Amino acid sequence: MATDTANGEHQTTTKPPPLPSPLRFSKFFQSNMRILVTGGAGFIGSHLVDKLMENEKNEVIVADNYFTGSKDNLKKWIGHPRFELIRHDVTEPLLIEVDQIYHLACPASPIFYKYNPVKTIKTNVIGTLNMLGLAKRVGARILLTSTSEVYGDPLVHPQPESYWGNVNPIGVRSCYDEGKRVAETLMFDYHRQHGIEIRIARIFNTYGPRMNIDDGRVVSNFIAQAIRDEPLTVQHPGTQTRSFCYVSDMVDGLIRLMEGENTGPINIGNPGEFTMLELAETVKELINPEVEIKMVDNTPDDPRQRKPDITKAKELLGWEPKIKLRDGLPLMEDDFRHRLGVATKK
Ligand SMILES: NC(=O)c1ccc[n+]([C@@H]2O[C@H](COP(=O)([O-])OP(=O)(O)OC[C@H]3O[C@@H](n4cnc5c(N)ncnc54)[C@H](O)[C@@H]3O)[C@@H](O)[C@H]2O)c1
Ligand SMILES: O=c1ccn([C@@H]2O[C@H](COP(=O)(O)OP(=O)(O)O[C@H]3OC[C@@H](O)[C@H](O)[C@H]3O)[C@@H](O)[C@H]2O)c(=O)[nH]1
Repeated sequence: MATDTANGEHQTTTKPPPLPSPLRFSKFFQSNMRILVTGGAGFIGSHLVDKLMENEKNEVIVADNYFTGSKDNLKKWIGHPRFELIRHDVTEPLLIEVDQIYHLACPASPIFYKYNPVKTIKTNVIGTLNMLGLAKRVGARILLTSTSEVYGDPLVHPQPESYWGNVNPIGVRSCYDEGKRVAETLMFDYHRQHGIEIRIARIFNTYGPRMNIDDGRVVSNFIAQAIRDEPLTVQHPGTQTRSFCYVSDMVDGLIRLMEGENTGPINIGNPGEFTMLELAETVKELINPEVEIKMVDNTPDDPRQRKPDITKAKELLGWEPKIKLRDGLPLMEDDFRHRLGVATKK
């Protein structure tokens, strides 16, 4: 509610959230929690769905346009009475009745988000507006999967949530990083203006089984290259760093954030930091010691360093990652060999 005070200052007060569905408070009918996962056919989304489906009190609805995701990732749930899959593009409104929304829909790999940048920014802006509109109408809690890319090419290291970032507004990555920044703004504006219950996770690089093989991200590229005996393509200069979180740790963090009392933004990532050359050496050692490492050109605006400060996640969510990179990488190998049709070397 906006009010003008005697000294002319404009103040904004937070409204109470819209009432959740009457089903939540029904006396006799023990209703399930109805959870929408947008982008649920993708890499992180499908692992999140697996975890949510373990709880028999959850009904899970996935809305996905299959741009980078696949029905294959959800095949074990298709036909299950507590599961529903909708082909839907979040840039269009969605009218359904739900209690929680995990809003993941957005291409995440740089080659995919740069492929159609106008569509990427529409997905981030119009898609998030549509999901906030849905949350407002039905009184649902909504969690946005934002990204470490909101810090741009960070000048503060490691990155705490209080850092505002160093982002190029007109670069080739802007459709994604500026798009996610606007999505965060929309989340907070709906929270302040309409009382919507929001949660924002700033996800750092995540890896694991089911990553799209042709996704172009560094971990999936290196694992696929090592299995195919192709050179590992380290993009110049190779000293740039990233921090890699295994997907089960990520899903655990997202659920804790949704169930907890803090809006965020909260960094969710693994603080172990590696240069891309170190990552290539590790994949070589663990998957294929004979493979070559080859330096190739990089793309514009590649962040030079990235590592999450996870103090807030530890204190507010009681969360920290459990799986180290050296333990997580081999967990992807079987899935990649199976999908690539390449058996383990004898
Ligand atoms: N994986 C990471 O390292 C990482 C890091 C930071 C943030 N994130 C965020 O997490 C979320 C999931 O990432 P991911 O790695 O699983 O990526 P992904 O590409 O595997 O999954 C994204 C899913 O969204 C769907 N999608 C894309 N545009 C859509 C649209 N307009 N309407 C409906 N569905 C649409 C895709 O088909 C896909 O199933 C994204 O929001 C991403 O920005 C991921
Ligand atoms: O084959 C490759 C691919 C990538 N790289 C390098 O590996 C690093 C990581 O690149 P990726 O494409 O995996 O991912 P980025 O860290 O650039 O972006 C990611 O950040 C967080 C998320 O929001 C997204 O999942 C994605 O945008 C970059 O420095 C890139 O230059 C290689 O050295 N070789």
